[in-house]
Amino acid sequence: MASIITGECQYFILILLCFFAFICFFLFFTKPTHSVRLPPSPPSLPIIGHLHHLLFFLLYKPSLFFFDILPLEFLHTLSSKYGTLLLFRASFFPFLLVSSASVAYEIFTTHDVNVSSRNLPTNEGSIIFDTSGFVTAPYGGYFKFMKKLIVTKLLGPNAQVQSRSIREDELERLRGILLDKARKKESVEINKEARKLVGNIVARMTMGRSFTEENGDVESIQSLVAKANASKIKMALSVLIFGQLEKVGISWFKKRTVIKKFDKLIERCLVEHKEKPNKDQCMDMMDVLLAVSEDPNAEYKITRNNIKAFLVELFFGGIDTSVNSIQWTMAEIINNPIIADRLREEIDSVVGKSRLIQETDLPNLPYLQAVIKEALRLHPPVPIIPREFNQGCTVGGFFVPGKTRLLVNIFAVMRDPNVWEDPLEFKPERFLTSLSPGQEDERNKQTLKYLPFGGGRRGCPASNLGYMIVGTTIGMMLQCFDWSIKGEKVNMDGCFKEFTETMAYPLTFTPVTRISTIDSETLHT
Ligand code: HEM
Repeated sequence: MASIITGECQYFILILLCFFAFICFFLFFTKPTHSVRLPPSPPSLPIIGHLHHLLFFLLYKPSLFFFDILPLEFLHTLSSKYGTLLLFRASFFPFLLVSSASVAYEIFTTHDVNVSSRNLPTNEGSIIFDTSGFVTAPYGGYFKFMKKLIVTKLLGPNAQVQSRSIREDELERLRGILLDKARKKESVEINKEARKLVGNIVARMTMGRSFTEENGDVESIQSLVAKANASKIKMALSVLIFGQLEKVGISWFKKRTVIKKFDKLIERCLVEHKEKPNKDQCMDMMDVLLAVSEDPNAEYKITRNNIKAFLVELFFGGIDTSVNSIQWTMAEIINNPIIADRLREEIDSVVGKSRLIQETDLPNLPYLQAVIKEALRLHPPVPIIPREFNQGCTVGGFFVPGKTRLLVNIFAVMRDPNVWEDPLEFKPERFLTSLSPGQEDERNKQTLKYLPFGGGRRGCPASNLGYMIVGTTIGMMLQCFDWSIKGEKVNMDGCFKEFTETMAYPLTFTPVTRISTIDSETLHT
């Protein structure tokens, strides 16, 4: 008998015994800390924690496709049953789910630094979910250096003025496409056209290239972004599950062709940028990043992988979010003809009909701004913000242990009936009330209950750019077109796809030309 139990078997039995000993220890000998008051928690089971709630939810709603709708519906069910501040556990990982505006306010004011890391799964050596990424970087030297670079140079005031002509070109290109569709009486799926617009803007601002069909290389960026987008959730899961295998030398994730192609393409752009003459003229983000990486006096030495990961993150972070905002805002406007009329009146009186709306008009169009803000309140493209508590602290009167993952449900926060009047109604007027200079506290509170771009140090660094892209696109579509849709109203059902909240039934309409005589000579004068 003894000869049957080989050396390998003995090891296996030993590992099993250790595992069971650990579980027994965990179950019977670790005592909950009674001295601290933990946040409310639904009933849990040993080892799996609260995962059975997820299973029951799926049993009740088997028709819902797991990742398309699950996170918001599931989190909403949890918080309406057990409370807006909730501690739950998925296996050994504790999570704090926040769905109330007052607690979100407390977190982003009192505990901002403490929650300024995300601790997302990462994967060394891949350009997506890479350990050298900015979005995944912990709050530390690299993050602080890059944030400063983004705010001052990459997306700073000068860079925004310099890149304005790119956004104007692309807006004009979209106007041309819509005019052509109007002439042919063809319908437009607005998210597809908006994706080309925003994709081109981001590609030209970052790498000096667009997605135009003449250029084979660039076309491949577009298809790669689309493919990578379509499998973002699978990739995140791959990192969580297969990332562990990579640590013991089994490579799976790196082999995915879409990532390899992305990497190759960005590498080629980097080489071209390095070799191009007149580097100081018309610098795009890649030029700035390369210059910083070669600067011996730079406060932080950024690597080639840092650059690649950051650029990929801008594609992922910038395109879907802006496209979804454009789509939701248009849907709300089409469903509210009185709002559409008021918007047109404002645009006609401020911009007129002889030139196209431009970014510098936006500050003079308060109603347009209010409509976009209201659409972002009801339909934040990133409905859940993931962070982590670095250290234990008190939130809402309860103790939250260090290393607890934080999920701020900004979708729920921006519909919280305790702070928003008629929270489910589309009322842009709520953003038109101006506060007098003495009301700083009130202003801060209002800012922190309105979180479509997240909050605190880790909030979206491109919120201005986002507002400009969405503002001018919506403005152009109102200024130059009417729209006809099939049926009376747009179906406003949403679904969760590729980490963003999008329309379950993509918005399709036929544009009807309102102003076609804008002369290209006087377009932006
Ligand atoms: C309407 C458009 C947009 C919306 C609603 C939006 C929303 C968000 C949100 C909610 C976050 C997470 C913030 C947090 O954790 O508190 C975020 C982060 C980020 N966004 Fe945006 N975003 C938009 C456009 C853009 C654009 C155009 C870019 C760049 C091209 C961009 C780049 C980023 C980056 C790099 C981060 C990570 C910041 C960090 O980890 O510190 N976003 N965005």
